[in-house]
Amino acid sequence: MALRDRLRRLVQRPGSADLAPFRKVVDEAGTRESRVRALTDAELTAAASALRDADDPAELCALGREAARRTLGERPFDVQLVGTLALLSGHVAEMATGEGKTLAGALAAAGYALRGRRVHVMSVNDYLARRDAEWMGPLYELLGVSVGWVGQASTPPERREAYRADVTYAPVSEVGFDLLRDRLVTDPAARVLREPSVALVDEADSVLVDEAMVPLVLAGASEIDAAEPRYADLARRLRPGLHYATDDEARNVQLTPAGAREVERALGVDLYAAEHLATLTAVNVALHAEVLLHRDVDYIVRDGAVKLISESRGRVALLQRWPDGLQAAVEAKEALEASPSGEILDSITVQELIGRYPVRCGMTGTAMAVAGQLTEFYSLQIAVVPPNRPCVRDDEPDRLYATAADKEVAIVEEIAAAHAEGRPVLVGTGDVAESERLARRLARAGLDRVVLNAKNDAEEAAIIAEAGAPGAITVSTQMAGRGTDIRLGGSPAPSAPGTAPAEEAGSGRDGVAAAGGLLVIGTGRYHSSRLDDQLRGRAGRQGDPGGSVFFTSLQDDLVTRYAPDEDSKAAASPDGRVDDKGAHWIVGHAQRVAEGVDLELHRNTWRYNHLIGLQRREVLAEREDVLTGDRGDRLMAEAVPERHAELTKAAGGPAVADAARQIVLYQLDRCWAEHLGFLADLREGIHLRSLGRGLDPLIEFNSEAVPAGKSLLGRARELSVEAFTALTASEDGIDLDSAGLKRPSATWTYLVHDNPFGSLDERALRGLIAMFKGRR
Ligand SMILES: Nc1ncnc2c1ncn2[C@@H]1O[C@H](COP(=O)(O)OP(=O)(O)OP(=O)(O)O)[C@@H](O)[C@H]1O
Repeated sequence: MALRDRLRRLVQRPGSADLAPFRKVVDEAGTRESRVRALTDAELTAAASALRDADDPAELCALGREAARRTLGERPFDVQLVGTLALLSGHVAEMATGEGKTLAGALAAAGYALRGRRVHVMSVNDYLARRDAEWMGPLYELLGVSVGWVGQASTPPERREAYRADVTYAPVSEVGFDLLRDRLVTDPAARVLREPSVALVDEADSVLVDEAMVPLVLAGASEIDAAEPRYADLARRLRPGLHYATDDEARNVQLTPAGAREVERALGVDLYAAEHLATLTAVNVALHAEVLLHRDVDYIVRDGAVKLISESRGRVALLQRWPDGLQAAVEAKEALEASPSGEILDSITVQELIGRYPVRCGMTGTAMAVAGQLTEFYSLQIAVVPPNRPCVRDDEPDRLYATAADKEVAIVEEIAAAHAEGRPVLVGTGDVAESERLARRLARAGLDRVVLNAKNDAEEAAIIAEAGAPGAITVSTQMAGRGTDIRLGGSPAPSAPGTAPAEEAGSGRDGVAAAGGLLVIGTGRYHSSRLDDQLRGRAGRQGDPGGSVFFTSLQDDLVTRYAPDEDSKAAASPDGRVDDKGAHWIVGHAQRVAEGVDLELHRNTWRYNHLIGLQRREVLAEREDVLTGDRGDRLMAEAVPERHAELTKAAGGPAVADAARQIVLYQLDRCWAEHLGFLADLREGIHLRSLGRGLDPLIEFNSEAVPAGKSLLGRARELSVEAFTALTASEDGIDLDSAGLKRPSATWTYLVHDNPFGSLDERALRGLIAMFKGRR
């Protein structure tokens, strides 16, 4: 290894990429600027398309910079081009808030497209996908690259069209849902997606790490699947303490040995025998519905139906159902008519979705803190791109209070003081409830404020863009208005399309800058320091003045949950403030434990999903052969040659081949959905069963899931042969109804954000906290 390389390795942070080669290319691009400026638009487009045959990143940078200058009125800074090159090398570019990632990403997407690849720019919501695609549209056009966007409301033809473009902007969840729907088509022409090529992920850390294990689910309404009322009745009869126990946070309920005996007596079964797994699941689900889900807190009953209240959002969640029989159990508890059951047809995690792309890259303001995970789960390196202008934000140390009440008083005082000086304040809260509590306090103090709670992305973007206006007070949960630039003094007047945007907002800016710029206040540390940094990053963009401070208390959820046994004897001053180093250490410690727990949960979920992913791949490979080839027909001809010949004689070869295809596809999809249901039950019950036998739950899970998966294809074939044999044919063709194929009458998609079965995680959580304590 050359000495230079060795030195570089010494100074470079692990997991980070060397920027030197990128800087060289950017310098080279700089020397070409005057030549490129002299090109007409048509010449520029031609020069860009010539890149399709030449690997010339410096030329790409030079042309891209000129195209951005002409179309957007923004000349990309050198550091932005460094970011572009890092993305083109398949890295995650870490660039601070407001450094212009949208533009750096668009140039990279154009670069990939000009190399002949199709790019999906994955954003976190509809609003940002559309905004970025439209904003960058003229830039792409001048470079001769086509662009499209997909949103929740896009129709299948619109989606197909958008994915046909060289570059497609879409929320990551929509791409996942399209993939799931495409997997179930019975006609290849109905697919909307094409082969995955390049994934460029915006907010890479939150998508690839925080949301990596969130399942995207495709469910289908088929039969009405009512929960048996006897389980609901039984659950109602059981007595707390005696028959079941809940944990402190009431997120987990378990039968006690006495409860298990009672259930066994009532039902007359051995609850923990493998063949009664379904009964055990039904009892657990009924108990969960009875004890943990409360009417008017977790759900409401409206028009004879159960409607969920999403805890984090405080509104009735549309089209959302609890998974895995819980919906039916709550309906049984409320003695309501059962709604069509949502059978899970397939699901995919964000991690698996991204893993399908041969080329992955991404950008975010906060990546280094998860460098290890980006390498472990995605083999990604991080390019830490320095800011264009140094950050001068003043990040104050935490202000710690003994009690939550003292903390809240201090927060309101701090906001009032900043406001009195005309300084805008952005307050980041933990959840909607906290935002609303704070808003009430501010109202009592006579302070005008705006509250955002991640309900409407477009509206919130418009509001948060004004968070830098003189004296503005904006209270926001962590997710609200993300991806929106906060300019000091407020947002500039909108400029006509195609012209340069107005410079920094007028008169208000100087006053706000003199008052210290935007002040960001955190009402408590998040469960990861990365989220803290994201909040801080909203102030001090592009070298602006700004400040940030977190208010914490020893009663914060983070502390009571993750460092419950750490006792602080520190004395508080009369206003409740605690300066003791040890007490501050507790808060930091709780956050480190929380980060460790999240990582372990990620790994654990990944381990369970890994096997399912392998099995899915096998089933999908078979499905693809059936869908696009003659595999279905051949299978039937081999299994029941006489029947095959008879049908062919009656209806003709093509009709028989088509019927065979439809039948095998149907049975494969059915068996897969059933297998997923089985795995979900298995996983739910596995902890109890493995605890009883002292086995590792994952090994126990795999030992049952593997053989079940192995028998899946054989079973689908058997069922197909049965259905094929039962077909009736006439001169009019084959009557497929005679094969009993009933595909779901409707499908819908959802994200499982709030897992109502908190049990696994909670149990794991307690174990993990103990483990981390042991390590100290
Ligand atoms: N080269 C440039 N010259 C002038 N302005 C620029 C340049 N690049 C970006 N900007 C402006 O900087 C602002 C921030 O850009 P952008 O929203 O892409 O930042 P970001 O890095 O994505 O921030 P966030 O982390 O909030 O998503 C935008 O208003 C954009 O128009």
